[in-house]
Amino acid sequence: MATPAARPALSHWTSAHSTHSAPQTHVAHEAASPRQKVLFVTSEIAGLAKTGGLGDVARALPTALSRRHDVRVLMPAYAEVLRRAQPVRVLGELPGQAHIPPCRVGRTTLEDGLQVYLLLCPELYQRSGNAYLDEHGRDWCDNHIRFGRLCLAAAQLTAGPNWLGWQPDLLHLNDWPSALAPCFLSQPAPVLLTIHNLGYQGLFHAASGVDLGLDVEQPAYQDLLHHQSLCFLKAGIVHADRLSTVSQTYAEEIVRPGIGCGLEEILAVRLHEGRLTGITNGIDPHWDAATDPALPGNFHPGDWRGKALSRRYASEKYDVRADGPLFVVISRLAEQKGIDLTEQVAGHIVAHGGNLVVMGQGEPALEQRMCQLQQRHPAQIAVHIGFDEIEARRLFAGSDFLLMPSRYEPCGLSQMYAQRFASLPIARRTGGLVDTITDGATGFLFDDAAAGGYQAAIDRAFSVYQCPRRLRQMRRQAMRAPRSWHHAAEPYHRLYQQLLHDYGALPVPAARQAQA
Ligand SMILES: Nc1ncnc2c1ncn2[C@@H]1O[C@H](COP(=O)(O)OP(=O)(O)O[C@H]2O[C@H](CO)[C@@H](O)[C@H](O)[C@H]2O)[C@@H](O)[C@H]1O
Repeated sequence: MATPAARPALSHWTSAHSTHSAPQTHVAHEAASPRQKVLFVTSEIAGLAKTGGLGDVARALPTALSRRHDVRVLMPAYAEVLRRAQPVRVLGELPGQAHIPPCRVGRTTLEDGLQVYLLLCPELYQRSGNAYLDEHGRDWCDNHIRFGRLCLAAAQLTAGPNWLGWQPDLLHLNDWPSALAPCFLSQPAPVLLTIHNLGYQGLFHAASGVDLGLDVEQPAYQDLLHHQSLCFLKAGIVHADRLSTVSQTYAEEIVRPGIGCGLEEILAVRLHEGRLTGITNGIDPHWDAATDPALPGNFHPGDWRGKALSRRYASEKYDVRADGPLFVVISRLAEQKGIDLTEQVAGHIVAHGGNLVVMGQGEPALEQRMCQLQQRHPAQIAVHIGFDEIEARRLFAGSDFLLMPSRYEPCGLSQMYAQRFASLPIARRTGGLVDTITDGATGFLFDDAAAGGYQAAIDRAFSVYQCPRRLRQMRRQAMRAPRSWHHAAEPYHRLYQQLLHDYGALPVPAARQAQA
């Protein structure tokens, strides 16, 4: 690994009143090993705590990368994590800083051998609700402390405390909950930030930095502000050595107003510096209709009987008609996902003999509107408000079409799961949906976030449904389309190599020079 030379330490941000004393002791690197030690920092991981696609990626990508590198995951020990992850071995303790409390670090090993470091801090993480929201669906009011704790821990572990017996060569951060970590590093370290969704930025009152021990009087603190708020994501965009997004098309889109969510200018700077890359997500190889034990029947292109069994299961379980195509929505119910557009076309689907099952949870107003939709068409529309991974798999398998009219979509995984289970996605031509769906071959794409084009794409799907030969052909193509993480991880490997190679050799980014 190149010597980190040019990068200024950010510890000068830490307020003089801070109680921070990050462990400094280094553990010797395994000189001969070509495997890099990677600390992969995330706020969720499928199997322990998942609210959406980040959880899937955080489970599958480190596992795929483990073939080439020593990847360990760091995440908070929410109550549900501790229920599922046993045994947890306590390794040591990390000091707090300002209002960030001290915490212990435990370790658990997942069934495939992936090691996960858990932040044990009951006052921050052991609560009802999910990773980000309380049981009423409101943001936890101390989320800046909760995820400030995660960021600080990532930086402290990067310094390699003695009790850890391991020191990462690079930090791989994911989305806003870990994006502030570079601001806590007491010494330089290579940092990659992967942006899964720019729409969630981690915005807090401008003075919140005081609670985190950041010196808000320093001119450099201004770099962390976005519209007069402390912005975790912007901190990562400015201070990570390299950025990636989860598809190539999204990487091109986010430097433009609108999809850039107000951060497009700084992202354009990073792109211009050659530090922003798009890497399209893959899916876990376990998504296989031929072997998935959760399905009412297994199937493959030579034998569709399991698909028919799954379709029958869906109509019985959700009490919709057994005839006509089955459309499904499996999604967080959020504005991003274009749920209101599906509301507008639902009557059209029903009028043409289709059925619709919605499985989702999220914004209370959208949940309510989906329930009203079911009341309007009880024989053909069913709505399940909740999060159920097993039922989601069965619905992907039992459905004919997946509706995904996203206003923007960094990559999207649901469309790939649907394809793998021979359900054809009907999706907007945006972000990763462009990179993963071939219109007319592995799904259907439409342009504008408006009911007209969406309805026309649905009509094309109805036509294909009427023609069994064409339907089978598209299903076969769709099942072959998604890349598994075994392939999709390769560009991350190359990015790690580049990051480590150029670390210390490239000029300091403009944003950093300004604060140095
Ligand atoms: N009610 C429910 N019950 C069961 N399962 C449900 C569910 N609602 C959603 N899911 C599951 O959650 C995941 C959603 O992943 P997506 O990638 O489609 O979207 P998300 O916006 O959460 O992810 C963000 O991060 C990912 C990962 O990078 C990007 O692909 C994406 O574009 C970006 O918005 C899928 O596994 C889906 O099946």
